[in-house]
Amino acid sequence: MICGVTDDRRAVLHSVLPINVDSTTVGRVTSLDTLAVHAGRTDLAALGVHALPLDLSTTNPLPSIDSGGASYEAMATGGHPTEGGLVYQRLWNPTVARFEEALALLEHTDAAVAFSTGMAALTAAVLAAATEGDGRHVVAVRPLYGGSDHLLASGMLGVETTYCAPDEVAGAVRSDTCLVVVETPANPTLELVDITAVVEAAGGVPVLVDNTFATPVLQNPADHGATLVLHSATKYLGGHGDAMGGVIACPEPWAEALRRVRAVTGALLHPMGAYLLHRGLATLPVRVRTQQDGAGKVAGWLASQPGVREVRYPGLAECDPLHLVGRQLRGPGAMIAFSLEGGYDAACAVTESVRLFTHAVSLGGVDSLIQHPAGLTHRPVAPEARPHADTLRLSIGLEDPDDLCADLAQALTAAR
Ligand code: MET
Repeated sequence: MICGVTDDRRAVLHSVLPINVDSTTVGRVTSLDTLAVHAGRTDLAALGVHALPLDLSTTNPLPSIDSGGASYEAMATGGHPTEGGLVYQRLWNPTVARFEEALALLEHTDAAVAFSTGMAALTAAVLAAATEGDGRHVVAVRPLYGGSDHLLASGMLGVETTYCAPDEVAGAVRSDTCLVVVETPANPTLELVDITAVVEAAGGVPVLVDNTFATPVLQNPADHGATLVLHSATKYLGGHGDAMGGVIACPEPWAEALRRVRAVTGALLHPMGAYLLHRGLATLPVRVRTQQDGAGKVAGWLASQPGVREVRYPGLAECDPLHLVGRQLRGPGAMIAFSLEGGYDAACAVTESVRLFTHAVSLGGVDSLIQHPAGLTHRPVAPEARPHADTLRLSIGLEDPDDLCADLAQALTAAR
């Protein structure tokens, strides 16, 4: 079983900023806003460059057969390159490694491992848990993103999955359980799960938290005991809808296991994607907070609209019965779900009538999106766990919230 944090996190944090800090002022370098701008960039001045270097090499010169082979072996078994060089992009890429270093700092973990998509990252986590441990059983707390739910239900990865509610985790865990999977806030209906309680209920089984909706700006699951922190980096981390990727922040022993899976299965994040995602981190705190401000206004406005049956947004008291906003989640975020009295027909009319919102799946970008979870993102989920057909999901972007409300107002009118 993989366990524990080997590196001293404080030492890692010390190395991130080009300013002198002593052990008593380490808090200064954990400032999220500063880290978001500087993490993974500390050697740029020494390199004589200002922007992130983008290394597109698919192969690399080898100093000798022996040293190249030794480095290959080190990387294929989950380690770092040695003096034999980087060998081949599937094993290591410096642009990807920079992004991983930055994300680990933002998520308060030793390391991070990046993949071509969020689904590739989840696949690697399940494979690592199943092959490094001694069990083939996963406990998954619903709701999850539809693709995650589908993957775990498919049996494709050789694991059996038990789905449950957050308060059923202790009863669902078995002696052969290798992983507990949770998403909070949950896609698409924004349920909040108490991470500390799930970790306790898991009784030593590693817990993976999908932090895509919250981002490290609003939530650091590792601080609440999660072992693996998953992101679909395609969403808020990149923030502009033009780069696809996934990443898992975790302790170094898990990073080794994940790199082993990645080296063998080949789902490396492309360096161009890593460059764009890393560039996106610099503006992540500003984007998330501004989008969150807009979402708060849109959610409050929506709740009073005729034809709207229910609004789900963590900032509304009824959506946060455990009072996790402020305790676990530093803010309610910028995702909203709402249901319509007119059901599926009204949902169709709204999605076809919006002008400023784009009717599209995905989320977390600078522009606002609307989509129908039951028909799209959660289509592969078993019918009993699928979101209701009267529900729509909004990803609030950086537009003026008054303009977004005006767009929704005309779409809601068209739907009546
Ligand atoms: N994870 C994305 C979303 O929730 C993916 C889309 S479904 C193909 O919108």
